[in-house]
Amino acid sequence: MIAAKNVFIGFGKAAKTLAGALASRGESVIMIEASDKMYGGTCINVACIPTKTLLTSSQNNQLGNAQENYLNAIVNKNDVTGTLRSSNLHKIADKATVTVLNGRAEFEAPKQLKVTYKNGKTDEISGERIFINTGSTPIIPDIPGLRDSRFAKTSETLMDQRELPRQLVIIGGGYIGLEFASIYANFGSQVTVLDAGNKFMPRDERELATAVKQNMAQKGVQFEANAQIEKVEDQPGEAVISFTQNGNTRKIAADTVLVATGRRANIDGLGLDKAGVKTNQHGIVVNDHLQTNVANIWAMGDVRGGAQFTYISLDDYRIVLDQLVGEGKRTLSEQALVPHVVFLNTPVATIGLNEEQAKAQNIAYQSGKIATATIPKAHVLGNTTGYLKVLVSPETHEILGATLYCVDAQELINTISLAMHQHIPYEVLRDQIYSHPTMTEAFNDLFSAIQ
Ligand SMILES: Cc1cc2nc3c(=O)[nH]c(=O)nc-3n(C[C@H](O)[C@H](O)[C@H](O)COP(=O)(O)OP(=O)(O)OC[C@H]3O[C@@H](n4cnc5c(N)ncnc54)[C@H](O)[C@@H]3O)c2cc1C
Ligand SMILES: NC(=O)c1ccc[n+]([C@@H]2O[C@H](COP(=O)([O-])OP(=O)(O)OC[C@H]3O[C@@H](n4cnc5c(N)ncnc54)[C@H](O)[C@@H]3O)[C@@H](O)[C@H]2O)c1
Repeated sequence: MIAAKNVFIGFGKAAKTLAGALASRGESVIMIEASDKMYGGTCINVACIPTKTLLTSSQNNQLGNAQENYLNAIVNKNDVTGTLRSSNLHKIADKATVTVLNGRAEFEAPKQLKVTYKNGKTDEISGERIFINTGSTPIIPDIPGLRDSRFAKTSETLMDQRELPRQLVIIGGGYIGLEFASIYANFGSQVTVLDAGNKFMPRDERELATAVKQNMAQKGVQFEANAQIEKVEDQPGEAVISFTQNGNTRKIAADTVLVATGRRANIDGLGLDKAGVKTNQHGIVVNDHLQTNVANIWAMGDVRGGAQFTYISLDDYRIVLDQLVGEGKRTLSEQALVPHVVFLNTPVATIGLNEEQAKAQNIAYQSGKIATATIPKAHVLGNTTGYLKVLVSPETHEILGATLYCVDAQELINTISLAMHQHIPYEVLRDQIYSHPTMTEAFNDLFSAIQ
């Protein structure tokens, strides 16, 4: 039996950060991670970091042989993830009170786990507190022929494919679908996105969705809404995907099919029933402090069925740490207002209300909008696509929301988020002295445009 005060299942964002913080206080920690390719978790190994590395390479390498550019990008991506995996492992494993185990954990009782290693050997682990941070896994819809198709990939396996797809069909036009469409179209694949929904970017205002769709179409990405996939049939060298759309039956061939239809909480095989931990259709049930119904067990990150973002998992760590060593005041409610970013050639970053939502909810607002092309730095960066729009309250002058479709939007949105959280009137951002030439200085003009 190996015992520790704190036992973590899964080396995700919340776990590694909380484990580091508790170990720095001298507490004993056992970190159990199922795969030695996943130290540091999903984000750095097979999700955020590799996709953004590939996006950057795909934007930089547009000359020369497409297959060579792609292969170089995959090799570079593997270098980046390998470096981060190693530094993430050492950051935790090198602490005096930490033991990292490379095996799969399952509960045997509320304070007891079994770890099974690759060679079949097992260890019994006991923990005073147990933290579950096992992430999520792709949902593979029940479409005849899809699961067994040798051309079907998930986001993870596609990024390991060393041949550039010629014809890439992406099932699902959400975050992963659109980001991969951008990346692979840049590298030179012919990309078609099939989505079951009736709208492109359903969560966003139509003005934005139309602009993004047009821009992606110019890069050769075709988007098919209302696509009900009927079956996937393997042929020599390609799969044929049959779908119905508005009453018509259509077929499309692809040498690679990416399934990007959402992710579900990773709870299978955890033995949660043996610990008495409750789950629902989203994942592990937690209270506002991320505690499960069993007092010594917490769940953090994707596995607890909330929004699936690395920064949410990181904030989960803050909530639990505050409960363990702080005042216990931090709760899930602070995660209600967060930025969302879709990393496309021109990124889309939003926070709070958009104009359509303000109108639909009868919320009084004033808005300001400028075209990206009016920003000198956008010209310097060679990307003048898009627009920036903000909504403010006529009463409090606080910012109600922002839609930024411009180069570096993923950075700009954090300043707006800060202003919203700190209840800073928009005039402060309007009149701030910003460094030049930068994208941030566009806030001078954007907030001056409020009317
Ligand atoms: C392609 C893609 C791109 C993404 N891009 C972004 C982005 O740009 N920005 C963003 O904020 N979010 C992004 N996300 C979402 C983000 O990756 C996840 O929300 C985040 O990684 C979830 O982290 P986590 O802390 O829940 O756990 P994870 O990081 O998923 O860690 C879970 C760990 O648990 C391990 N594990 C599972 N079961 C067991 C077990 N029984 N025993 C031991 N170990 C186990 C797994 O191997 C894994 O290492 C992206 C996701 C994908 C798929
Ligand atoms: N930039 C980021 O922050 C980022 C990037 C990638 C992923 N993520 C996270 O990962 C999660 C998973 O991403 P995702 O893109 O898989 O999920 P998603 O929920 O964003 O999108 C899934 C899409 O698949 C469609 N769909 C579902 N079933 C279908 C079917 N049978 N046929 C056709 N279309 C179907 C849905 O209509 C939806 O548009 C995201 O929700 C997000 O939280 C975040």
